[in-house]
Amino acid sequence: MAKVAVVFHSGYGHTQRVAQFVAEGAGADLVAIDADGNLTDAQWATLDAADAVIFGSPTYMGMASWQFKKFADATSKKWFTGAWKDKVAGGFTCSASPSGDKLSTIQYFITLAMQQGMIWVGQPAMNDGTINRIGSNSGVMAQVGPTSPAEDIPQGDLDTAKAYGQRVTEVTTKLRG
Ligand SMILES: Cc1cc2nc3c(=O)[nH]c(=O)nc-3n(C[C@H](O)[C@H](O)[C@H](O)COP(=O)(O)O)c2cc1C
Repeated sequence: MAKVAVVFHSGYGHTQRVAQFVAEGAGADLVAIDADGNLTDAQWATLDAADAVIFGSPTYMGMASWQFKKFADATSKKWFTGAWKDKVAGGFTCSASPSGDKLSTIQYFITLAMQQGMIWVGQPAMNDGTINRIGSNSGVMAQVGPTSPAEDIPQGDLDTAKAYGQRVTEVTTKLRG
């Protein structure tokens, strides 16, 4: 069975809810970056042991949160040794506006994955108005208004997240042979 981890930051719980659905679909461990942008040694060990790592962050000012970026900078230690080379990678983000520049966040995840020599999995589900309603094929995008609680994230966005997690695990299992 492929080992998958979802590493994410969430300031106010919205991205955390999306992360929970990605993890459920993937059968993944959830690894939460704390409010200072840090992981414990045990959390790093979970990522090191994973065959696939899925990145998640809210979009803040058109980019991943600074806490996620601090985590990303800390992965430079993995880059030095090639420790994450050939792991499968994926990503998701949540923001308040319909666009909100979420693509910048996903594209940053892709760049991070490429720097680490990882293998990116896109989001192939068609936009049917509910599933993949935002129409992102680069990764999962969820959206809910700025004053809405995480419980108001549309079910279609959460179903998209769950299906994406499942796909990452399926692709990882195929690659592992
Ligand atoms: C500092 C800050 C910057 C934000 N920038 C954006 C943005 O660029 N685009 C957008 O659509 N929403 C933006 N938002 C709204 C958040 O992306 C949105 O509320 C998201 O669901 C928060 O996720 P979280 O609860 O996991 O932190 C911003 C919110 C904060 C606090």
